[in-house]
Amino acid sequence: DADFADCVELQPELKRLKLRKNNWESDTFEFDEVLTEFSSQKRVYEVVAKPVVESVLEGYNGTVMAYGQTGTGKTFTLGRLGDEDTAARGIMVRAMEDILADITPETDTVSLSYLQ
Ligand SMILES: Nc1ncnc2c1ncn2[C@@H]1O[C@H](COP(=O)(O)OP(=O)(O)OP(=O)(O)O)[C@@H](O)[C@H]1O
Repeated sequence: DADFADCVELQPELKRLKLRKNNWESDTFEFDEVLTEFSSQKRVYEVVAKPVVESVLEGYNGTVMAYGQTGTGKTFTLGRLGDEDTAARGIMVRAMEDILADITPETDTVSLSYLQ
C-alpha cells in the first residue's frame, strides 16, 4: 500500500537488515550474510550449506537447519528437487551432489535419513 513504508529493509550488499520503527528511528543489524527474495538457490547453497558440506567431507559433523514461520520457504529452500529446472534445486540435492562427487564409492558409505 502506497501509504505504508516497509518496516524491514534488506541491504544484502552491506550484509545488513534495517528495522524501521517510524519515519525517523531505525535499528540496523549486521549478519554474516543477508539473502533476499531475489537470491538464487545456488547462492543460498553456496553461502549457507557449501561450507558445511566441505567440513563434513573433511570429517567434521555438520548441521543446516531451516527455522521460520509457516510459508516462509523452508521446504522450497531445502527440499526442492529441481526436476524440470536444475537452477531450482534446493540445499539437500546440491549437498548430495557435492558429497557423492567427492566420495570414493569403493570404500566410502553414505547413509541418508530425512525428517520434516
Ligand atoms: N525463494 C523462493 N522463491 C520463490 N518462491 C518461493 C521461495 N521460497 C518459497 N517460495 C514459495 O512460497 C510458498 C511457501 O514455501 P514453503 O512451502 O517452502 O514454506 P515452508 O516454510 O516450508 O512452509 P511450512 O512451514 O508451512 O511447511 C511456496 O508456494 C513456495 O513455492
